[in-house]
Amino acid sequence: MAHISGVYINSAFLENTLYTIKRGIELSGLPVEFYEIITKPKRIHIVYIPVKMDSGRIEVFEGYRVQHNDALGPFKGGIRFHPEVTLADDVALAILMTLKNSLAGLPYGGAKGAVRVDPKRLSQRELEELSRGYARAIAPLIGDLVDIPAPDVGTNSQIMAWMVDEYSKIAGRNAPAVFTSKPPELWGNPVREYATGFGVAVVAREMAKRLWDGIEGKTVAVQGLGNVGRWTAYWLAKLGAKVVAVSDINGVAYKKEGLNVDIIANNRGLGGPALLEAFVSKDGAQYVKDPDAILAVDVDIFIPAAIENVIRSDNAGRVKARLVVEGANGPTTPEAERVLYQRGVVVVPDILANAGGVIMSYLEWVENLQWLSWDEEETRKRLEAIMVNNVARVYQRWQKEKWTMRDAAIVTALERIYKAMKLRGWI
Ligand SMILES: NC(=O)c1ccc[n+]([C@@H]2O[C@H](COP(=O)([O-])OP(=O)(O)OC[C@H]3O[C@@H](n4cnc5c(N)ncnc54)[C@H](O)[C@@H]3O)[C@@H](O)[C@H]2O)c1
Repeated sequence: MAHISGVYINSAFLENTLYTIKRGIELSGLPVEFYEIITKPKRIHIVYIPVKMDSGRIEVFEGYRVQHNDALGPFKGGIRFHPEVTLADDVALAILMTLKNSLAGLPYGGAKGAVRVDPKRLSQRELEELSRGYARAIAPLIGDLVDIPAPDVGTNSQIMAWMVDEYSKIAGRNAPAVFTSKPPELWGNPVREYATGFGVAVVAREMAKRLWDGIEGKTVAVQGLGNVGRWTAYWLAKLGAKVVAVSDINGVAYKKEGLNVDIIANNRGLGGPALLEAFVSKDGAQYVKDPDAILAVDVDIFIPAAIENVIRSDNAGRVKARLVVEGANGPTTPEAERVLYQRGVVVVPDILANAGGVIMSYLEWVENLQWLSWDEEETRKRLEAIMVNNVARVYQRWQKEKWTMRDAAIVTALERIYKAMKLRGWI
């Protein structure tokens, strides 16, 4: 049982997150008291948001903002709109943001917000009212140097536009740097659309340089054709890899000679299944109906970029790739990771591999604070430089120990937070 805020919360997700921290502290040799501090959020806020529904009736939604740790800088983390999200989940997500921001070398602590709602059930007007209501409820708690939210599951750049507008009205001034991942027309940056996938591709290239002779001609399979999967496939091909297979919930598109990824850039409006179909009809790819077949394609690099828990102990033996780069959050179970480790398969953990989104958020914030905007190429170069540096740091740490790369990443993240807290005199 996780003990948070005087309440015992039964949450497997929070338990797993606390276990990750405990293991990281044990491996790193940091003092055990650090565990007590780093597993407790600095503040937990619960808010209630009344919304007048289209039917005329008032519905009250419950929301949270968990501000976990700000030793390294202002709190930073997304806002999730999901019907089943709990306070315990939000605490776990906030803790993971603290680790992710630390590992990425950003001047940020970690936070996460959530509203218990199924956004698909709301009309556009109801969604706007809820988003503005949530922004009003948390307005006294956030700020461009205090806590900077962004989108997460169930929220997007339009919702950020409503929230930044609502906050600006309250502040009596335009306040662009309080939310990130805004539309390019409203102080956002065009790189955001593909930042996470681009980052995953850069990480794969950096690992290929270290493990082999480079990414050129290496074969790749990508699971998932959503925001992360499609742009990972696109950029990997642009960086010189041969993307031979992509998949979505419906099946796999396979082409031995390598898929034409320009189909991705030329069909931005298409959903995953339609994009898969386009590879078959326009690029002559072979269609395989079983979506799980992607796992066993004979490639050098496998990128799970769809959902969590796809590589498990029952199927880890089928993975033929020698390098797995986690585009999705939590795609490999701990048991599967042990199987892969014993077989010599290198797994680059999510916390390192998919940090491109939050790093792009940081760049947008830096632009907004100075009222300037970098062009697309300049922004991409800055994002790439940070990702390259992060891989180098974790790789170096990993080489020194007989750990998994995930262990090396967690320890690196924890050490940076610990040092900041120690210097501040918090511990
Ligand atoms: N979007 C980001 O910037 C970002 C940043 C960091 C991490 N992530 C993580 O990356 C993952 C994907 O996020 P996204 O934004 O691309 O989501 P998304 O909803 O845009 O796409 C997910 C895709 O996965 C597909 N899918 C679902 N089940 C599948 C299966 N069994 N086999 C193959 N495909 C399947 C879906 O059809 C969809 O196309 C999630 O774990 C998310 O938490 C996303």
